[in-house]
Amino acid sequence: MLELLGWASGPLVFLGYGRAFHDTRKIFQKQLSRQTSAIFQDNQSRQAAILAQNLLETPDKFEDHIQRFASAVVMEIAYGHHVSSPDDPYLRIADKINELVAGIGAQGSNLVDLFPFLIKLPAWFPGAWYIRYANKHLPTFLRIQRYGFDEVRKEMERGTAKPSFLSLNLEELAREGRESEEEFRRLEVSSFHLYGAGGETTKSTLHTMILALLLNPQAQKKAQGEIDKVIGVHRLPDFTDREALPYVECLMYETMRWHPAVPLGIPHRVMEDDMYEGMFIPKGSTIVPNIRSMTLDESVHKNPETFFPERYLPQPAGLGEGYPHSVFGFGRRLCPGRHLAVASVWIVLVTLLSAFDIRPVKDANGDDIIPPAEFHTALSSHPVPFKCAITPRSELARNLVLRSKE
Ligand code: HEM
Repeated sequence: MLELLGWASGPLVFLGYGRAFHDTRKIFQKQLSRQTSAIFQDNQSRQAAILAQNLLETPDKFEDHIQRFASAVVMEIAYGHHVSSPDDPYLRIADKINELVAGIGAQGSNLVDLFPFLIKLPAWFPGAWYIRYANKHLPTFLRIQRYGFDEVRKEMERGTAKPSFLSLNLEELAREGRESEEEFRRLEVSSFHLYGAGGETTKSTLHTMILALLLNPQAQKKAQGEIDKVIGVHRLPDFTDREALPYVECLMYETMRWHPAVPLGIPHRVMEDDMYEGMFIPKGSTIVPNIRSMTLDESVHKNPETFFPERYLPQPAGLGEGYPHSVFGFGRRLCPGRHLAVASVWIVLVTLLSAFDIRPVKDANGDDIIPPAEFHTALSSHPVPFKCAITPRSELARNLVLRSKE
């Protein structure tokens, strides 16, 4: 289905093995390595501060605020564009992409995903709604994909471009004398793809994290206690505090394990005939990795349905289990944005915990409304919308959030 929307031969995630895959993957690995992605931490901290201020003003709209955070972080990394207002053109682009991708439903849920020959049907054919959908939206997709690329090139000519995934790569092409239409197209698509791959997944993880904090008040209190003890209550945490907060780290990974953002991963294609546990898997088969089942594997995680951040602490304080790395995929296709993603999720978690309490809202009788842990799954998985009360932990915390804008 995504192929019909023009995503067959560009975004890394859909490229089969070959030169284009290797060249494109190299760009991602280089710009998003653990070391390089650290240069984006200022952006992540600034956007987390804006998120906290938005939560003070309109806590009920927390879902919009985390969406804005996820979009703004990735757009700044991709294009060096600082999102400063709610009607920013890059945010509108992000919303449009989400709308178009959501319109095609869960991966594999369209007939054309299961029977690719259906791609050849004429648009008028009964049931071929997906061709009509693609014909209608392809020009918009291509136009918005081009927008950021053109803007950054203009800024580079004027000398006003900020360092970004795109500008750094364009500079490298020029330096190495490798500029060509093919390389420009690769960068246009790859920068745009950063949003496709990193926006919704980050938002989904943050949304699940707020639900997990709401449903697990003891874990929330324990993490707040750790922050208060290590950092005190007179400043908000920053990235330099990360190593000193082991329980917060466990809480973050437990959220990802409890309900992974991409529960069925991305399908892989088998390159050679293979045997696995007595089963023959022919070359060319499509394999759907069941990440959710891996994170709930009893042989790896004790009582896997229980939300228990301590499981990752060394024994005897915890269970000494490993972090659930499968949430970022496998082998050569392992998510190249994982360092960036974890940093985004961490800074939001630690900001929320230090400045806010997340509690249930009350019904007419004054009783807590505890939402069910239910999820919608399309390409990524999101909690079914729920309500919660997000309030500053103290007057001091409110002032710290207000001051963090300065
Ligand atoms: C919490 C957030 C995220 C989660 C849970 C996540 C998860 C995943 C998963 C499961 C895959 C499939 C790996 C496989 O096929 O084995 C993937 C691929 C990918 N991710 Fe992420 N991701 C996240 C954030 C990001 C971010 C922030 C970026 C970039 C800015 C990014 C860029 C990519 C790319 C480019 C691929 C395709 C890699 C390839 O096919 O070679 N992701 N991600």
